[in-house]
Amino acid sequence: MAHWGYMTTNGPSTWGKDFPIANGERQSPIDIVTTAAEYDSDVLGSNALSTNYTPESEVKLVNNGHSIMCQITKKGVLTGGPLGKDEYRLEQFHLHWGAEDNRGSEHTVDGKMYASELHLVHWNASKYSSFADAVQKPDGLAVLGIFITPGVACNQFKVISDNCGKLKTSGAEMTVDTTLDPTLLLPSNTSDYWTYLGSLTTPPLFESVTWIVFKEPVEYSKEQLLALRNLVDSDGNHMQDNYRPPAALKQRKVKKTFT
Ligand SMILES: NS(=O)(=O)c1ccc(C(=O)NCc2ccccc2F)cc1
Ligand SMILES: [Zn+2]
Repeated sequence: MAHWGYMTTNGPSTWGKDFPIANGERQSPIDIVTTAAEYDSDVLGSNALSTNYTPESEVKLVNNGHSIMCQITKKGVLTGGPLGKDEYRLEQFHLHWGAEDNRGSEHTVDGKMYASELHLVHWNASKYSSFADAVQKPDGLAVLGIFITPGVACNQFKVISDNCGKLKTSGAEMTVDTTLDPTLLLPSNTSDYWTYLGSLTTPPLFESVTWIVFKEPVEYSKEQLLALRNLVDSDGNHMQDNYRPPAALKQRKVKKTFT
């Protein structure tokens, strides 16, 4: 099986061959049609979404061939909102981006694409014993989606963007001796978001993700975005345009927490 990727020969339009769930009922990402999203006070209003992350004392970065990923070692908890009382444990975060600023995000808002999208990946530690156990369960994962737009530099992201040059090739890993507080990667407004039931956006595309996509984007500098585009993927090409286009909404409703 040719390894999946984002080129014409192994990209999103070919994934259905090896991963038939690619055409499933709850695939991600989606285009968020803001006028169709439903404000749902009871489910969402009752208990606000809350994050309780422990800052990492060192930063473990991996070029996994299709993104740059930061592995989380400290206890970080996401709960509330659509997650109810279940506590979801932060496992890793990674990004998707374009070759240019006009594209790169996976979710779109009324057809608008952002330059990049940051994903904080969590698994349901209230119900399952590990990420691998949770990853195939319908309520196994929760991913926070943060849109990235070009602007001022994000200081907390510097440890990643400043080290991309040392993670050029696929499989490269490094540990940076500096702290990182995942809370500081979030937008200032974490009350306004869209949420819906979806999937992993890369193979194996498991339909196990409660998506929470914040309305407010975060700014990264041009240099920080360029650093991502200089990474090299598992085929030795520049890691760029590593985003899946929106999938069909099918019989789903997108909820929103703001009017
Ligand atoms: N872009 S995203 O939707 O946020 C996303 C998040 C996590 C994964 C992942 O963990 N894949 C590897 C993997 C490991 C173990 C078991 C199954 C897996 F898919 C893939 C996509
Ligand atoms: Zn992702």
